[in-house]
Amino acid sequence: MPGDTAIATVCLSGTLEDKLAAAAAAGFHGVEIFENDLIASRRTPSEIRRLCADLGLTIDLYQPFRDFEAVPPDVLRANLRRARRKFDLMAELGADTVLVCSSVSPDAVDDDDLAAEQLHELASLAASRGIRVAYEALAWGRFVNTYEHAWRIVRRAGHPALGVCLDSFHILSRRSDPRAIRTIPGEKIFFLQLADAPLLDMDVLHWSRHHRLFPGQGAFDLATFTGHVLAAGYRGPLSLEVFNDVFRQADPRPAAVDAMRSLVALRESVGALAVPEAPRLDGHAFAELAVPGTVLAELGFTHVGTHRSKPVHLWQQGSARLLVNAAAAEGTISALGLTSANPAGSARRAEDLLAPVLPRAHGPDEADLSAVAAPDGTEIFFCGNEEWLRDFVPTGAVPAGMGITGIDHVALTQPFDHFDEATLFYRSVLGLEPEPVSEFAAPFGLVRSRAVGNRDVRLTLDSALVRRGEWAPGVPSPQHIALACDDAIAVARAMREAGAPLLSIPGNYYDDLDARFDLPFSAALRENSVLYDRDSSGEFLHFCTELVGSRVFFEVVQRIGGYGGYGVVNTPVYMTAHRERRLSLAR
Ligand SMILES: O=C(O)c1ccc(O)c(O)c1
Ligand SMILES: [Mg+2]
Repeated sequence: MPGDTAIATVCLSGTLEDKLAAAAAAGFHGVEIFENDLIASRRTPSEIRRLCADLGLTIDLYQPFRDFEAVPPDVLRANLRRARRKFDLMAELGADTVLVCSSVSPDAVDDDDLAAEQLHELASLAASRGIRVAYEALAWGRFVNTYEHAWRIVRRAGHPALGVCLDSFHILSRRSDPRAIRTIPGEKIFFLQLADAPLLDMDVLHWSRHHRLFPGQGAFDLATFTGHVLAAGYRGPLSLEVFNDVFRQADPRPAAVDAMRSLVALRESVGALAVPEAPRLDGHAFAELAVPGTVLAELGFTHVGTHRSKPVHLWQQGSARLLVNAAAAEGTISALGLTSANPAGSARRAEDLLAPVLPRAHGPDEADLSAVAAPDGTEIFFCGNEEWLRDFVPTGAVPAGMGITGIDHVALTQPFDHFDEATLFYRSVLGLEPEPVSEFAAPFGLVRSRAVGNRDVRLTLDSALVRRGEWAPGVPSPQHIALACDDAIAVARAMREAGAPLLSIPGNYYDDLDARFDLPFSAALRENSVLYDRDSSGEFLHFCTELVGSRVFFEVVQRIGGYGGYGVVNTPVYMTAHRERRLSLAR
């Protein structure tokens, strides 16, 4: 059915039973049974059929059937024998469509007529069992590796039980133009498989088998692609087929929810699902963390409020508001408040995109703020105007400050197996656009970093590329709050004079900076351990505090002109400085 959702069992981790349970729990209508999962199961095809029925799952596809077409007669006979066995199995399984992927076999020859003739014979055999054959061009197929070529062969075969399977990865990875999909009659598009992916310059087979992503997590334009398929008249399910090293080892239950979220967002983007847009987020209302108030005072913040009923204190400088929550886990950024044009709408959007609003107690006269949990557990509050400030009893202190104007961005470290999930969450639930992923060599391995945001709200998602071993520090990657200012050097001086624990940057960094740029203020940068970067539209000055507690630090940033980055080029320098400082404190 159009709009139905399906997921290939290969996307998820666990046994076939684990996968089916996770798919059903996430609300999928159907599944593609990947042959390896069935072969390893102790359940007979009939039992699997019953299990799927009990779970409310249709079995939309059985796959893959490999290396069939354009082969010598003896190989064809063996392939047809194999097909008969698989069709017997499918009859027991109750699956009516089999995916035949284009051949990579050394037995195959480059002969479309022969391929058409043999696929016609296979389709006749399948039709006698009530089965349809969906022929898919693998991007690395030996002779057939484009959807146009697969369609030419299917059309030449001319059998009602033979159609094409379109797989977005095989088509978009080859930079094929998907517009010609519209020339394929909808009823000949037997199945649609969807996968996103980062743009990688690598062998397409490896790219496919390790780096596919759920729609919205990568760089493919799946909305346009899917629009062409639906415009052609395709009426089958939107099915996810994602081979991804992380998802195949992650808990299948949240992974299946993430997969479903990707289809909700994709269906919305092609007009197949009406979901209210994400209300605009137009600022950082607050960041909640557990750090000593004394440090905030040294950074120029003023304690301006005490929560009426919770152990939470409000500190402010400029428009930067920090909540110090004594009950939160020490040294973490536990919550972010984002100003929404329509907080209730933001909460409804979150629910529509499978991010449930967290249950939250509040006093009778306290603001009823809705919050959702981001994949890393950070609570995201939707704040309207500033009614939430009424929850704090003013201390009467007036914010003086050292030049901080507001929160520029917040850097949230993601467990490496939640990085792509986080990208989709912030994009689909909050409407924050992801920027390209950058990687840098930190002292303890490669770190992947991606910003998500809009003009007023910026977050950076950082993740180590592999789980940390014994060698790396026992703490997860630090998180930080980046504070905006108009004069980083002056603010650094003021904070240092106030006793703030600012991070010291080695002279080698400044020697290199002097070699690369001829800056009139290089001495002041060096003297105040301020880092520097520039891009084609502006400059970026920034500096950091030492770690405050176990894993949080502050960054102060000054953007000049239209600089839009985050100084990622300097991250390894301050991460090394953090490490050295921690070691010196430990001695
Ligand atoms: O990588 C593969 O072998 C493979 C198998 C079946 C598919 O549908 C596919 O897209 C890729
Ligand atoms: Mg496929």
